[in-house]
Amino acid sequence: MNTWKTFRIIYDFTQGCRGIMLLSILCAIISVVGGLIPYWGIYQMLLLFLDGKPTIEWIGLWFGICVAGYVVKLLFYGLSTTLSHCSAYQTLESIRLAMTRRLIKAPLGTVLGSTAGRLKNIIVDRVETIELPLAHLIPEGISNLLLPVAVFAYMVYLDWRIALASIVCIVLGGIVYFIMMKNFSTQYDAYMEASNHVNSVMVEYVEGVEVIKAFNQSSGSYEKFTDAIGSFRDFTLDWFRSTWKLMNLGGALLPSTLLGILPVGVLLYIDGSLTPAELTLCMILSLALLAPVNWFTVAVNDWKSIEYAISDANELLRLPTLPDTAAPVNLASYEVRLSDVSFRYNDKDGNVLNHINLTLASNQMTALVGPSGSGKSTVARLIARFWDLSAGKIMIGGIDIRDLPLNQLSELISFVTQDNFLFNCSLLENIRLGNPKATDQEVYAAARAAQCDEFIGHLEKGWHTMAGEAGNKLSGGERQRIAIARAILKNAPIVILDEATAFTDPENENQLQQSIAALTQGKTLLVIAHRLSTIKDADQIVLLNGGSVVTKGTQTDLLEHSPLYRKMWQAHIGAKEWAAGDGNKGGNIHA
Ligand SMILES: Nc1ncnc2c1ncn2[C@@H]1O[C@H](COP(=O)(O)OP(=O)(O)OP(=O)(O)O)[C@@H](O)[C@H]1O
Repeated sequence: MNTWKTFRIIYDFTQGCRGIMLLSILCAIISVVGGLIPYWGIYQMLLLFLDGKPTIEWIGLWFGICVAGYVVKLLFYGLSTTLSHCSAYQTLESIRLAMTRRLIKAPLGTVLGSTAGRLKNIIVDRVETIELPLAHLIPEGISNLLLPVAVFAYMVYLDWRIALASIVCIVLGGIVYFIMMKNFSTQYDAYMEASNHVNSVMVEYVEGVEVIKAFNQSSGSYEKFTDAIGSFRDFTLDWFRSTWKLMNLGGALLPSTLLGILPVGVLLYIDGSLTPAELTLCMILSLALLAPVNWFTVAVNDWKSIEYAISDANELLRLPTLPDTAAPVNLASYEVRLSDVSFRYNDKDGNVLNHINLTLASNQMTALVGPSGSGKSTVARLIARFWDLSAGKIMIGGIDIRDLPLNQLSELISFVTQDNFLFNCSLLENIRLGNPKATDQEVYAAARAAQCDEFIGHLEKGWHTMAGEAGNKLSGGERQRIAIARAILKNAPIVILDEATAFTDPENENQLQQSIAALTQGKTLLVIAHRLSTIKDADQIVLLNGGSVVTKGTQTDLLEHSPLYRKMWQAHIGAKEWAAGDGNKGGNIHA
């Protein structure tokens, strides 16, 4: 991303607080003018001494003017940075809110496709780096640019030759830095890549620490971690070594303004072009150039990291969104119909669903079964419109789900999966998420129906236990029952259970089945389960394979007509008996 585009995007972000920013810039300019006054005052005092008329009154007056100028500089600098920080944080807030709004409107699949670490990095850390240009680079940059320009203009007014002499070393230092930075963009890209690699290895190491310990891989993984850090160190050192000579030369030349001013100034003084007071003033002013010039050398580096931040933020803010519609629709029924549905996640991998035709009748249970990767979860996600279809349509009560407002669709469907995320609030509030308007009594009733009350009662702080605190104490089955309680409270007419009982152990199975029965009564129910015994009584079982419907019917129909289903059922029964330690490996096909 080039500098102009970055500026343009930052400018767009500042909408809403441009007035404050302008005021901040104005204060920065007044601060620069105030900062020049002491130099002017010192010059006047010098004149008084050189003219031999340094009275206490005049010295006092000019000293007072110097102090006043300095106070104006400090005061307006403070005001400028206060205002720029206010506008910067206001802008960051609006960027972050825009990002979260965008995430909600983007296809859920796109959001789930990004790692939480990356999203957090962009929304929290990267956006924070935009604070630097907004709160510092713009107001300070303006004052740091104006001060040298004003000083240079004044020196030109005194004598153009002394003005040029004052910037000789700055120009030479600038040329050296320019040569040093000719590959800066490429090297900075490589630096960011190396830094991202270290980050991802670090995150992987921390997130996978349980597996690493369990499989005694600590030395191997640690090696990968130390290798990444080692190569990052080598990269940064190589980069430093390739630049340090020029960096030091530039760093030595840049602040040596006196090297230019002294010889030229003395010559101009000798030929009578400059008075001693003017020469002294030029030397003092040339020292005033140093801080801004140094500031610019640091700002170049900062600007590069800002370009990255803006580019990432911009990418997130431009995520494609699902087309939405505003007007809620009256539905005749909650029957879900998939009509000739095909879908691909991406062009590279091709279709994962092909021409699916399927009806989930109101008040009935439909089960989706099939080998791993056959497309079961994809069908479920498409009904909830996590993605839009590649072809065909999905209707609820005869209405295409793309014609339903996203809010209405979300109210129509309860989606329970095996990944039951608990927010870091109390268990009571976690269940209430299903219906934020529910009273405590309604939450307790849903939790009782989902068989949660018993285990919650055993926790020290009961309902008010924070999910984070309870996290390690809750089993997979208990977390699932909390998710089911949430869905019971939501009371949506369509319920999708995607491997919602996957974590159940035999002791919990009965309780979980009871909670599911409470959730699904009278609903349009779609169940995906590998454990076929849990769906054997479904009104309709749909067998998927390779993204296509192989057959549909009841368990009896499928056992009779489908060799694939028979094989899956036998494997399931065999596994159950094996788990139960039953010696009869043959099993009863109608168990
Ligand atoms: N986010 C994704 N991006 C790209 N491909 C995906 C994505 N999610 C799933 N797939 C692919 O789509 C196909 C169907 O996956 P899906 O999860 O729907 O199968 P499934 O039948 O539910 O599998 P399982 O029983 O193992 O959960 C698989 O080949 C899978 O690799």
